[in-house]
Amino acid sequence: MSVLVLGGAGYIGSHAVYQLIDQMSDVVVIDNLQTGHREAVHPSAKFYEGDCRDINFMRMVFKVESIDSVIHFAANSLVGESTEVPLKYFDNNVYGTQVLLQVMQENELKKIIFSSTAATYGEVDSIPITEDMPAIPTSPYGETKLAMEKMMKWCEQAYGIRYVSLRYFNVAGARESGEIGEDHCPETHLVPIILETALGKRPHITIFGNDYDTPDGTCIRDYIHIEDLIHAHLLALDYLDNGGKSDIFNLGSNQGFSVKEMIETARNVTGKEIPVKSGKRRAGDPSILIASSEKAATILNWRPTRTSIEKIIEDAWNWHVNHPNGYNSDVTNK
Ligand SMILES: NC(=O)c1ccc[n+]([C@@H]2O[C@H](COP(=O)([O-])OP(=O)(O)OC[C@H]3O[C@@H](n4cnc5c(N)ncnc54)[C@H](O)[C@@H]3O)[C@@H](O)[C@H]2O)c1
Ligand SMILES: O=c1ccn([C@@H]2O[C@H](COP(=O)(O)OP(=O)(O)O[C@H]3O[C@H](CO)[C@H](O)[C@H](O)[C@H]3O)[C@@H](O)[C@H]2O)c(=O)[nH]1
Repeated sequence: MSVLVLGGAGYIGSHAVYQLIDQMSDVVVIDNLQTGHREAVHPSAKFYEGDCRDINFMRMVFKVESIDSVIHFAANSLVGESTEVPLKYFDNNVYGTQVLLQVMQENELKKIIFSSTAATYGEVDSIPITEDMPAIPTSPYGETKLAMEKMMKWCEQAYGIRYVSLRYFNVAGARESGEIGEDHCPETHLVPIILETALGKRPHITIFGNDYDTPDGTCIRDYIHIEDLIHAHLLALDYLDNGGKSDIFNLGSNQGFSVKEMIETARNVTGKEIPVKSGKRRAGDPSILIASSEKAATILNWRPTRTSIEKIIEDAWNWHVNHPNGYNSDVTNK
């Protein structure tokens, strides 16, 4: 029996595929490569290029493969873009999940792990954020993720499909052994942008706002190492295999770092200057997001172990130095 990794050519999905194969699972990847990279897919995984909104394609894969459980990463996930083209987000994220659940129901598949986000919470009144706080998204992106969680809740009631929804905070870093890393186009995430500046690919990094109500005026986020994040998915699969009930868990490291602290740490790790400019606030950015991951610790027995920000930046830097043009320069993988 195989695990289906939907979106397994993307940043987070590709790291899940590597860890699943490390633990000897059979893996089937579906990805339409809209933001993913064929080169990021582990050579031992079975790869189908296609769109999860295409129900005939999905039915074909489910017919050919013996799929036991699904990890669902496929989505559009840029907060800013989602405010400009919300229907693109509802179409790909919500409709894509609807088709997936339809095909799961037709094939009597009962287990799904789902990529959710801290963006489901919106502005919060207190830190750290716990799962029982109100979820009032401030972007269409967050709204689609909340809608997908609700869709799964009703599908559990009607069809018995159990789910674990993992609300990620800020995911960063790269596989420790260096084969894969983060390569988005266009890149919007802080850590790769800092490191592209260190490599000289960008003249400077712009800090989006230095007048927030934080100690140094820049936004504070909770960064979680990709390897720790993926480990939670494996534990969540075990949890469902052992009869665990559907639930929602935050995944973060329970500590916050400001944009300035991230840049300073990257200067130390890389030994590069990393020029900085001050810019305006970016629309939709909350000042502070820090997770409580106590629930994942208690129920899934998940505890992140790579919690130093140096370690996260070191592993990301290792990949960037060896792949200065992302997957495009990766001749060894082609
Ligand atoms: N990166 C983060 O910090 C972060 C934080 C919270 C949640 N998430 C969620 O984690 C998931 C993965 O994020 P990522 O950073 O790896 O993004 P990504 O864009 O690198 O990966 C998404 C993958 O899904 C594929 N895909 C998208 N739509 C598809 C479709 N209709 N059919 C088939 N394949 C499709 C893309 O080609 C890509 O390979 C997303 O659901 C995202 O919302 C990410
Ligand atoms: O060039 C840049 C890029 C980012 N930032 C700042 O760095 C922080 C982190 O920004 P990212 O874009 O890396 O991450 P976000 O916090 O905006 O969002 C990420 O984490 C969220 C959950 O916390 C969502 O899940 C979302 O999908 C995911 O991209 C923010 O304060 C942002 O304003 C800059 O100052 N300059």
